[in-house]
Amino acid sequence: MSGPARVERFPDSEADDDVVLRARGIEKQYGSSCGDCVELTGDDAGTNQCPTCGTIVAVADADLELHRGEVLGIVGESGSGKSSLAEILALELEATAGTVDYAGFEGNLLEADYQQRHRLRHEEIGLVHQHIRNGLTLSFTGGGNVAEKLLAAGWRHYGDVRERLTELFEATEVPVDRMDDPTSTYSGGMQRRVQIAKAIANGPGLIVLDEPTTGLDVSVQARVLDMFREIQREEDVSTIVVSHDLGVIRLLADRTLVMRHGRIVESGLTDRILEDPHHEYTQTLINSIL
Ligand SMILES: Nc1ncnc2c1ncn2[C@@H]1O[C@H](COP(=O)(O)OP(=O)(O)OP(=O)(O)O)[C@@H](O)[C@H]1O
Repeated sequence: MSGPARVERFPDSEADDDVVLRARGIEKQYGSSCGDCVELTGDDAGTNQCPTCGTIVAVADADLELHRGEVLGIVGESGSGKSSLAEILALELEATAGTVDYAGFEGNLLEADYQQRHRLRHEEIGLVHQHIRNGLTLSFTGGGNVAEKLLAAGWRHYGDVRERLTELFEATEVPVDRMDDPTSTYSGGMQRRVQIAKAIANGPGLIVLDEPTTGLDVSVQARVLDMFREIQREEDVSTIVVSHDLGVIRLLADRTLVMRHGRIVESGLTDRILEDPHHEYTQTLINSIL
């Protein structure tokens, strides 16, 4: 198999070169902003909407670190800012403020220019969208959807592309003999697997999974999560997983951030958070599933 050469992801060997991504002060506002919006919103204020000007502060003051091979969970109720934060880190959404250091990238990742973003999104960062329609073109074949990503990263030889597609379909347990069928004819679970195949196609350093079980039956959910966990371990890829479902977080995440009203209100090892939640909101969240 001959794909394009991989970029060296860890050129430095400093003490904390285990950190793949370090984000500081990530902020996303929707609205005209009166200048006081961050101060007037958040956990203490009990809202993410500025009472003065109505601006939504989807995320503010968000700091996080992601280590090599680690799975970081982001959990919280609907509207708490999980997807906004994850999409910013996956370069799908522009932040209002913040810096992201990413191993192997010079400068603030959030200030990457168009070409850099294009390369990063195709080769370095794999996003599995919450809504399948945002991640796949359903009229294309399953193979076509994944091949798009390979072609964008410079794969040209037809035989190599087919070989890589076969590998990816096998890894994600999508029947290889359905590769040339339109993705619209796949089951929900298969579509999610094709999205995962697409996300891992070019051996990314970072995968962002946004609500990976949305729209799937419980039995299918478990199989997709198991499959992902196996791939994640094998590839040792750093992963951010967003879910409102603590069951998903418990299964996948080594460490977890809890979000509420656009702020990270608690963070720590997932086991610690589940067994000994410090924040009142986390306690409520955990009690609700017990
Ligand atoms: N395009 C937009 N315009 C205005 N407000 C938006 C926009 N997108 C998101 N928001 C708001 O930003 C806040 C955070 O939304 P976000 O989707 O990040 O939350 P979430 O925790 O992922 O929610 P869910 O679990 O429902 O997907 C919400 O109040 C949402 O209404």
